[in-house]
Amino acid sequence: GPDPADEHVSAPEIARTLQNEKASTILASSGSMTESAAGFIAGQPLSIIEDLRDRAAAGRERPGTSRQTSHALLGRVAAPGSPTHEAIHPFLTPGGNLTGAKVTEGKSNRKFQLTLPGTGNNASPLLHTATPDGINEPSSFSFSSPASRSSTVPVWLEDSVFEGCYDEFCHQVLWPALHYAVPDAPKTRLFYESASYKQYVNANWAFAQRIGEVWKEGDVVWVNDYHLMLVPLMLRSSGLIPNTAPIGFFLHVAFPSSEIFRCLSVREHLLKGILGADLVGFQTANYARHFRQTCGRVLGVETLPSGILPNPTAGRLDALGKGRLVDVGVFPMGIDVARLNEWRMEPEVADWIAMLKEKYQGMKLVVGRDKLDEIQGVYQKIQAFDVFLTKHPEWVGKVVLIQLAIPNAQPHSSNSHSSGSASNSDSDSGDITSAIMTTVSHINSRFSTLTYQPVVLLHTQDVDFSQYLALLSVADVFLVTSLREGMALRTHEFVCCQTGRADDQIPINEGFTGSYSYSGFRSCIAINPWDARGTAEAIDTALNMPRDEARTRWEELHNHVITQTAQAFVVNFLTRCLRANGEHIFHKDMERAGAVRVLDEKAILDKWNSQTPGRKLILVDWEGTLIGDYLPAGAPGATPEREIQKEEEFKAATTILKKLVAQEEKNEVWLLSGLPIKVLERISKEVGGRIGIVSENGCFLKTIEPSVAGGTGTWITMVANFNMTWKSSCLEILNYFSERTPGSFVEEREASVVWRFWTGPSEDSSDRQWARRQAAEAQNHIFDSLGERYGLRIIPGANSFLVLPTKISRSTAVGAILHPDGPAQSPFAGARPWMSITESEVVPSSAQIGEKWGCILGLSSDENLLRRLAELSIAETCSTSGKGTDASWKIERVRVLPFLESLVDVA
Ligand SMILES: O=P(O)(O)OC[C@H]1O[C@H](O[C@H]2O[C@H](CO)[C@@H](O)[C@H](O)[C@H]2O)[C@H](O)[C@@H](O)[C@@H]1O
Repeated sequence: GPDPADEHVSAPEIARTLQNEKASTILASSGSMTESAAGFIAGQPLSIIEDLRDRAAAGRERPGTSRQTSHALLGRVAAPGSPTHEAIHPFLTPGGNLTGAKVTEGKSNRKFQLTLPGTGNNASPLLHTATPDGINEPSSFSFSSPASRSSTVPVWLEDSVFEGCYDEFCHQVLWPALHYAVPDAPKTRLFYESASYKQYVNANWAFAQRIGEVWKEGDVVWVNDYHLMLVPLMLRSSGLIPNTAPIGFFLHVAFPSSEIFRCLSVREHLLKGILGADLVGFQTANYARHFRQTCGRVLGVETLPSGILPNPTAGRLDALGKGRLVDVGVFPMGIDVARLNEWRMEPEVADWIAMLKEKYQGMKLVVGRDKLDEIQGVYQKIQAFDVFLTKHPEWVGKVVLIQLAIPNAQPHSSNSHSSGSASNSDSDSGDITSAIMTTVSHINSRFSTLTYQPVVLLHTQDVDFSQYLALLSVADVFLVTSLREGMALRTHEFVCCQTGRADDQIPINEGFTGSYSYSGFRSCIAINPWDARGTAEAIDTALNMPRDEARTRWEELHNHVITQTAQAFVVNFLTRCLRANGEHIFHKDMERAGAVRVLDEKAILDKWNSQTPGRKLILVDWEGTLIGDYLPAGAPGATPEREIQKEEEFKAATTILKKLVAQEEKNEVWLLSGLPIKVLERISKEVGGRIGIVSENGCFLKTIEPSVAGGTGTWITMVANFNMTWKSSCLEILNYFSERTPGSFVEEREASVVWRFWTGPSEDSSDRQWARRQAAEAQNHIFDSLGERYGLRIIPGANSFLVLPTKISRSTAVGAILHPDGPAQSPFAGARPWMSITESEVVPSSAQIGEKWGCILGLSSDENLLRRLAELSIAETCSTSGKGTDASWKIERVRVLPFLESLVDVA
């Protein structure tokens, strides 16, 4: 989840937003997760139990339920006369025709679901009544609770749409690819050319339209999972809802390396579809990194650790919001522990626990619950169990594997005519099922006795929820052998159900799941599902595990499960989504409304002349504000003309600075710079040492001499206790990229490193685009391999980026300048561990600053610094970045020196 210290929107704020009767969160999903999450947001308990979902899925597939008895659908996909899909975003619809979907009474139809939590009973009148077309919802369809009924809007799809979308495209193309299976290229092409992808587009469009119908001002749209990847962009770009609306997308399943994803023929459409969101969330940091890299490689967009810029050249104000920085975050899904605890206390569960204990008395139970597909590794599990019994005959007769199998979604052969590939899938899933059955029969015939059957394979629909919870409570080992998986919440359910167990025998095995990437889940016994012998040994280790070790491991697992809950997931996701959206809106509003005024120099001067006693503190950026962009001598691109220009700029700036600091009883001037000490020393000499200097963006400070300001005129390090060993690895990475990026070079500084990836002309060109892509790759590489380990941050610029310690910034430096106890003002400066404070505390309050200065003027392009300074009543903040800003004023760079000069004679 996000760092709470970094939040601009708090959970109470979300609650406030959602309590506004006009606002709600629209959860779009094809699963029942939304139904339960909706309950939570609406103030009711959240229940996200995978089993319920699976049972719902299993029921849906069973003949005689909704599939056969649904006889109506709601509305058409697009109203006559509405824009066609191609007109809105042509890339989404190869030959798609949105108005083609027809209402066909009597045909079986299938449902995806939209949920509108927070709307309570005032929810849309579209709910559970006749549609405008006068068609009632299918009589067999029912919501599991009155609360979800009152807040859920079904999206009805024709069978052909549902099958093409869900059974074919989702389950046969997307699901395997997202779980790292290289797409079967001929089949994928078939899908693309056939109706399947078109039906995926149509189903997504049906969702987008439905959201458009129910959306109200203030609503947040949260799109869930891979079935609806196109919905975010459809909403953002179609005018169905305002393009400034908050939209989040969360992927519940895995996201593979770009090497796999780029094999999908519709890869660009899917990625662009997702990038319509303000926030894109993943279960683990690996999946988020894969997504960023895939967007960079497939779409050629800029992908930074802070997010993805879908269209850098469009600017922040692009009509479709394409210039936005799309936030990418990690939000581990969890379970509703309290709700599960209530359920497992039900008397039927206790009855089943007693029954199971009696039946399997004296035996150990290994339990699993997985989909019967190629991804969830049931085949590998059964094989490993065979090896286990063979290698450990001492366990024969004493250990039973109870495997619950979720039937794989089977496409309707009668209706699956769209691509011709359904039969492939039938045989694929039939192959895996029959391979599993054969292996189970083989084990059972080999090891069974009159009273012992080693493997019990049950379909989930044959086990009710109480029985399932009882099984989880009595299991000795819970075995997951997924070849890849988004999270695997059934292991969380197992951990929870083992609470209070008397004999503490609680080991667990896991494979390649999202859960396992969290430190709390490292207490599982790790296995490689492809290594049957290793898994067999892991089962033996688990069964023989000493009680103390099992208890310690369980406690670590349990701590994770009870902290990373479903509730935490929902709050963290929505908080960050609102924040990401807020930032987009802010920048749009600022620029659209011209909200930032150009600095009224005269008004400021008059104010200071007439009202302000005391000295002025002037905080001003050096490069980019007083001078142009700095390029070291001898660097590629540092032409003789540029050198001359640089000298002229230097002279002009230092001349004004000298005048200002000459009036030291009136002015105190601090230069803020990212440059190293050796470069800045020249300015200090030129100005006679009577100027304060911040070097390397806050890593070092030089106080003023002579000491009107109480300074010592010496350099103070702000990074004394920092581990700087990261620099050598960082330089190694950057040298690698430099060799591949013509004209680029690396600047090593004392405590930071700069990569100037582009030193050529500022116009856009293919070479420059290449350099930007290299820069994005390099940043991701550094962020992923060194960022967390060493506490580093990256400041991206147009032609360069800077790597430095996270706790260092111009804001921390200014805190040190302003704070009465800070190193810049204290005689013990430099000896104190100043950096123990957090970034949000760095700029002290007006009261703490006291009366040392009558006013503060900040002229900078550093938005964080300006934002913090703006909180001080005596500060005037002025942005020199030329972009949207939180500062009170903006000023063009050419006006900076004349304005400073005008301050020279202010009384
Ligand atoms: O089969 P589908 O209708 O396509 O749904 C996909 C799966 O969704 C759920 O699992 C995923 O989300 C879980 C919660 O975030 C996560 O723990 C799991 O790893 C993901 O695969 C559902 O539980 C599965 O049954 C569905 O197959």
